[in-house]
Amino acid sequence: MSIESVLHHLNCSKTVAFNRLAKTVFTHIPEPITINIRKYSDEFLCPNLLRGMDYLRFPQLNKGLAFTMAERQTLGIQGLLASAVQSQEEQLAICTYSLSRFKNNLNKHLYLSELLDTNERLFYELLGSNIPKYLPLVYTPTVGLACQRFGLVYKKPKGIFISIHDKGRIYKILRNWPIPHVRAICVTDGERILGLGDLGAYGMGIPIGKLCLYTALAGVPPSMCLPVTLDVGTNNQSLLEDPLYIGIREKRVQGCEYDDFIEEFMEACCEKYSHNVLIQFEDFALPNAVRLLDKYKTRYCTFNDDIQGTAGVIVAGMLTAARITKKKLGENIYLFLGAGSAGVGIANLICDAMAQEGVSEKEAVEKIYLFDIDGLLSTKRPGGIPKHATKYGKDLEPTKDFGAFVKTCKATAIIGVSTVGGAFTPAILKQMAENCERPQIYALSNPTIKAECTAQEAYDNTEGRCIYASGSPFPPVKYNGKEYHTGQGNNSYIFPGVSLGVLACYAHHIPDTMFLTAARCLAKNVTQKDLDMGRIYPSLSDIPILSCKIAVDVMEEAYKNNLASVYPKPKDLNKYIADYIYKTKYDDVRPDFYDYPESRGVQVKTVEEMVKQFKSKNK
Ligand SMILES: O=C([O-])CC(=O)C(=O)O
Ligand SMILES: [Mg+2]
Repeated sequence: MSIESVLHHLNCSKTVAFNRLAKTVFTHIPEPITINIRKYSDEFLCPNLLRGMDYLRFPQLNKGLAFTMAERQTLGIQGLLASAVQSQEEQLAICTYSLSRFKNNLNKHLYLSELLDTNERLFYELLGSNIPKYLPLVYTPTVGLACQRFGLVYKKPKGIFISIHDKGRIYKILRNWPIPHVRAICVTDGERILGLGDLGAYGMGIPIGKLCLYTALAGVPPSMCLPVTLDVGTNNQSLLEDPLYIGIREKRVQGCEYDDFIEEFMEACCEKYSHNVLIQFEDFALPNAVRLLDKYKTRYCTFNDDIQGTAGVIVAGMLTAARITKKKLGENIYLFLGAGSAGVGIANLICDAMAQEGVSEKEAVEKIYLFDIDGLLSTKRPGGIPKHATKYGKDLEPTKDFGAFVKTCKATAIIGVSTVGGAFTPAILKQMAENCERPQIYALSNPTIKAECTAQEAYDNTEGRCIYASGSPFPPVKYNGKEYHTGQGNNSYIFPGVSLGVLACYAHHIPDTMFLTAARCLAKNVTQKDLDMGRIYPSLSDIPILSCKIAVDVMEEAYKNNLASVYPKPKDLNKYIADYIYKTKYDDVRPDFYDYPESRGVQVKTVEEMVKQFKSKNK
């Protein structure tokens, strides 16, 4: 390779580059190592600004003791590391072991968070090595705990805080984020964190966690992702009095001031990161969530995960349940406990799915009943029906008795999005078992303590006949001597794949139908083995593959509806996605010629095996 092409790759001036490279690269190693340097850094920083220590300091570049001797010499980090050279597999074994020594999940979360701050590829390699085990530690339910203690947990910035006092300067603040090519933003204003309510700036754990899942579950390169918390104050009195609170100590701003702030944020994101930047809204409270989605979904590339992502995963569950019950969606009666953004989002997507079965909107709406804190959404109730749910109002006498109504309306599916832990009482579950042969029970509130009923309660009270899904994970259920592994109806099955598809083809909008497409793809991938185990979703460890499939379907839809911006359309979308996704293996950035013996590493599984192997070698 010529110096010209190296410079072209490095995108820098001849003299600056040559002085640096001459010193480091050409004196030690033949030219391909320059490509190696570029590959380490092209997603992150201009390579000619990097100095040796940066390769250890930046988690995006760091490999710890896995840097080989040749790399250490080339990069100028020899001596900054101990002499041993470890393989990534050995590092993984050490991390697995270290993590297992913590008894408490919050401590495990903190360990993982520090690993992410130190060595990004190792962090994602670890997560990918056992998704069902590690997902609950970086995501729900542990992330809820981390948010509640965020004042203690907060160490290093992993995202941007923009406060209401930054109004007029949002673009400038975005410029402070060191990575220039952000493509996906997850934003919260902290007002409805999971089912935990208003956590203000402590809510930052959520966009960080959600974007971790973009990478862990869909392979979106982490450098493309930016978590944002809009700090508009909090109405949570205990936080206002919490000495550790890290946000502004003021009541929430509302009305025009809030709307103008969000508008400026949206414009600033596009100005800074191009008009196709994807903006995921997360954990905004009603009515802001619904209002902002309606306002922005045709103007920006945006979606609300709690409304549309949750709807996608639940409709996928219902499509799968239809395979068990042999009843179409339109042959069920749906009763919701909770008529917030998630409930109405699910109800709307059920209507869309029924429309594809040929059911008219009027008929579809007739099959859906919602309860909120004031009871049934009835046109006759004194306080009226919230605007976002008007179409679901029924001409029935008002009632607050959800339990009795399960019987009255002959519900075949109950959907809990109420944040009231235990709200599906044994009596309600027993009634469901009387209503139909295979009642569907969705206890979706997060984290675990907010679930409307546990998996075990659902089985115990329906003679084991229920089809059950929860938002947070539950341990296996034992019923009649058999063990069932119920599914997690969590939006993590949907949003990473949808986002991957949207990002990969630079879609400029995300219509609701894309979530139906994702739901159908997810449902199609549930196997008979999954159903036999008692779950209506595939295993969590299948999500990375599923996300790629969802992404391909989403891209197909984007091309069909002129929403994509990558032209010409790639010939093979599967290959295009496979090339697009983030690689967690160090080997993937090593040039082919590279074959130093010390870099090969020993393939071992556990620390115990490493010790055994070492001892036997040194006998
Ligand atoms: O984060 C989760 O587990 C699901 C979700 O979006 C929420 O509950 O707000
Ligand atoms: Mg959420």
